[in-house]
Amino acid sequence: MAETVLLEINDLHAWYGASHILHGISLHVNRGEVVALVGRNGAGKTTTLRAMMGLMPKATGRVRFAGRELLPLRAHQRFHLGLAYVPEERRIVPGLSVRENLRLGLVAAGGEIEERTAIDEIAETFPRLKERLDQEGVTLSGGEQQMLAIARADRPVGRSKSPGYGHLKLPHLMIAVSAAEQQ
Ligand SMILES: Nc1ncnc2c1ncn2[C@@H]1O[C@H](COP(=O)(O)OP(=O)(O)OP(=O)(O)O)[C@@H](O)[C@H]1O
Repeated sequence: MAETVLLEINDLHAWYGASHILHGISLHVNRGEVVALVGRNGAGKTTTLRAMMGLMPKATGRVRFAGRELLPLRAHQRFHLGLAYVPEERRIVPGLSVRENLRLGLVAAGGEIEERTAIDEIAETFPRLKERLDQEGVTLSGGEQQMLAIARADRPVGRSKSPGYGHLKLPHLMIAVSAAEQQ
């Protein structure tokens, strides 16, 4: 039977300097599953995701993604395995159109994908962006900006020579941070 667990975290600890933030997180995500991490402000949700992406100064434990151990890998190596991260603040670049913001994501993916095909296919997935490709990204509504941040983070994995953006080499896991105002 094919392996169904895509992501498996066991006993994850993480620190900012001397501050011990994560104390033994364990969870798993199956292929095709959508999982939300919910918790009080400061509980460590973003820190968990940052530790998975290789963005914490110190993390220990086990994080396996599609059978590979992630913690020894650098952030860019994790990215090329098929992890994508959309931070809470979205980071839409001011002064650039929606199309130009998407282009930045394609450059990060390795530059071997035909740009027009890629942007057309992104636009098919997000029709609201398709109508706004030449609008400045930061003038989109909050929800539209979130779509742009997700679309920009999504990309083909690895160094595929296939011309189409649709030729995703799985595994692929998208991590998005979304804020809810809490007290
Ligand atoms: N760079 C940092 N240096 C020191 N402590 C930090 C740093 N970043 C975050 N922390 C602390 O780590 C803890 C966890 O923060 P984290 O951002 O993971 O929480 P969160 O669950 O995502 O919270 P929220 O729901 O408020 O976004 C918090 O107490 C926060 O103050």
